[in-house]
Amino acid sequence: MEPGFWRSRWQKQEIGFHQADYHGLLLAHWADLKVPSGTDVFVPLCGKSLDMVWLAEQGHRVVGAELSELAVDAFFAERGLVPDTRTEGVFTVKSAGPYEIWCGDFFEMPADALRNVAGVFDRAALIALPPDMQQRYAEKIAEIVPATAPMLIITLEYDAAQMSGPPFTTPRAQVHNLYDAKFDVREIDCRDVMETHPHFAARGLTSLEECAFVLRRR
Ligand SMILES: C[S@@+](CC[C@H](N)C(=O)[O-])C[C@H]1O[C@@H](n2cnc3c(N)ncnc32)[C@H](O)[C@@H]1O
Repeated sequence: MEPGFWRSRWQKQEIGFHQADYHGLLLAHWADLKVPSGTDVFVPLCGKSLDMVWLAEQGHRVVGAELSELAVDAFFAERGLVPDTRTEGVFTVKSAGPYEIWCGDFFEMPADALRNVAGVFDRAALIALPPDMQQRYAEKIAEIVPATAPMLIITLEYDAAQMSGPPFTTPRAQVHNLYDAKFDVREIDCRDVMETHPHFAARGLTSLEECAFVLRRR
């Protein structure tokens, strides 16, 4: 997926992935990770996700990474916040209140940006990328996320013959392939979500599972 693809999606407001509420699996399972309140949490490929608001409400400082400046600006504007802006290498970093969003390409993110991160929430980040990019993504995550930080990852699993991504089907075996070498991967929840995602039925899917995994560094 080229950067231009996502920037154009935001420009045209084709953002069907954006949810008007907090993600149920975040609410159900974040506490399992035992990330202390008051610590930093990383939300890769964050869009303007409300999940960042919920994480901030749990007492976290939220560090996001997002390609589209439009998405970042919308996130702050919708909170009534006017961010401070600074430049860090190739990134424009916008921060206000408990939020600091690194606007630029996640694959260029310096590890130093995440030095205080104690937990990660990945919803529609890994699965936004095609399989060949997922390998690079998982390697980059392992490179920049502190080894002590557990991760909550949400995936979707469907028959790839019925629909092309994004979101890309990311079966359990793929999650294990990507992360097993460096992380203990624990599947904690899997739900049939076909009925609550009618737009995917319109795209041809007849079954859809959403799964949550907790990953801890070996
Ligand atoms: C499917 S959306 C999910 C957004 C958010 N996680 C959510 O749950 O609403 C994927 C997001 O990743 C962003 N993105 C894609 N590739 C990126 C990259 N290489 N670096 C930073 N952001 C990227 C896109 O602009 C888009 O906002």
